[in-house]
Amino acid sequence: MSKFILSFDQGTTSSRAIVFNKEGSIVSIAQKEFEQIYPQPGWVEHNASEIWTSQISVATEAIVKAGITPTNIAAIGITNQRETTVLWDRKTGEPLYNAIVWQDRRTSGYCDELKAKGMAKNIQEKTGLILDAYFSATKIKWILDNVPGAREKAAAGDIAFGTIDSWLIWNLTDGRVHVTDVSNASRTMIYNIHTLDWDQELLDLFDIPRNILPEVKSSSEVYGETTGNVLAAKIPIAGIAGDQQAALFGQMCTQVGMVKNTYGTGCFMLMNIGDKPIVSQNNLVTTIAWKINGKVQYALEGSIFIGGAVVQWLRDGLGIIKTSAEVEELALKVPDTGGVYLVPAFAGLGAPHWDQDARGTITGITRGTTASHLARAAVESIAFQTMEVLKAMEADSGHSIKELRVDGGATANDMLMQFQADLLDTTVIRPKVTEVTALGAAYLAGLAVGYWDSMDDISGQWKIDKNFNAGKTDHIPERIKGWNKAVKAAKAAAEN
Ligand SMILES: Nc1ncnc2c1ncn2[C@@H]1O[C@H](COP(=O)(O)OP(=O)(O)O)[C@@H](O)[C@H]1O
Ligand SMILES: O=P(O)(O)OC[C@H](O)CO
Repeated sequence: MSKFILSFDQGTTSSRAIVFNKEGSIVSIAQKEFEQIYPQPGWVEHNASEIWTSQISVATEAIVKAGITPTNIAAIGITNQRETTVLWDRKTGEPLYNAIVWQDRRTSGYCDELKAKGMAKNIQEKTGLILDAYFSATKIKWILDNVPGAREKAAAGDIAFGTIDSWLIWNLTDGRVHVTDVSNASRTMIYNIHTLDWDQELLDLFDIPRNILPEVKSSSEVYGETTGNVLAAKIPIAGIAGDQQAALFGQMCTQVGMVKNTYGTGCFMLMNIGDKPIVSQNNLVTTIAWKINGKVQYALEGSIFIGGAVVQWLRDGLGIIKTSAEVEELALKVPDTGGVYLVPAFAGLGAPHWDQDARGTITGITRGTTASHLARAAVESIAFQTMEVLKAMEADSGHSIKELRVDGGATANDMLMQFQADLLDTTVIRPKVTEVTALGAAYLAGLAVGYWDSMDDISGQWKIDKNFNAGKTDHIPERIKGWNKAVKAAKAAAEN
């Protein structure tokens, strides 16, 4: 029987497993949501054990759905929500505390203190990151400082830290393999993206002992094998990448200047910038895209906290639609927003503002404003935020972006895609396979075990579903002015 690649896509709200064939087509998918834990305002946690059990159960389900057995899997690729932090006991394999999720803001006060001490520049130069609670470093420190006995155990060499990729591989290999890849390491704020090593000065700053850290590997190599009692076969685990970097790879953005934007709960835009990191002057982060065959590629990234989630708010908060998909029909009932702008700064603003105090703002409401105008303004807000990141990316990289490859749930919305193309005066390209995150991880794993021979083998598999070409651009400059004014208001919301 022919062989397949199994991809684990461990996301923020669900664990997914996808079986791919040699053509890069989906054979089967299984998905399971898991609990979001909000112990206090601004805190977000996951039960690390539930992440593991949900991931392994969807893997088993996907294999069954594909009508194959684990022995038909040539390799496993892993892609994951990034930055989310797990510390566990090396002896028992038990997590010390819930996983602290990337969205968690509990350490933002500490980050402000470090900023006030002037630490941001040094951290950015070493790690490519903006000093922020988003990244793993301060989450690791928080667990070590707050879980009784954690520091003593760490001193005894009994604690392991990992992002979700490390945690899954530890469990898949029964605690024999403790690794991560460069793309995930580059999101921790303790990894030096120039020397390609954990940075001792930053480890000292955050008081993180080196002995808890995983070994950092490339994104495409055999890290170990599953133990037979996990998936009833010894399968090589051969690809790892953070989910946004995996999507960049799955979108085949392998040349310098190529850009993808993922429109999910949030939006994440990444540009391939080649083999040299650029320090952003425009509040973007520099990250490692992947390391394959000894070669590191870097990316510029802008993260938008609220993307498709603004549509969920229309659904769950306002109740003006029943499903996310209905937003398009509602928005299309009006020709424009009637001067309404909605800035969904529900939890502050991400790139390029990084303003954690900004708050959601709606401007331009009149007696004639309807639910349709609000729906349209909400959809357009996703495109306006994307525009801000794209402009920052053009300024930092010196590349003018002529096409944008897109993926994620909200790309089903043709109105959003067309408005995005008009606003950017750029072609927006939606590929046939939009599961590019899982596909990217599958490619990384398949390349490592010779399932695919080379990049040439896979690059032809990326196919266009639909191109959205820039069209009506006459009112765009004044619309951008209106958006900018609304953003100012959102930022001013926290003043006084
Ligand atoms: N037709 C649509 N128009 C706008 N947003 C949509 C549409 N369909 C889904 N979404 C949004 O896409 C998001 C889900 O996309 P997905 O890629 O599954 O996200 P994630 O991986 O972050 O969970 C949700 O926030 C949802 O509101
Ligand atoms: O799980 P997602 O798709 O929301 O992605 C989360 C990002 O990796 C966070 O940086």
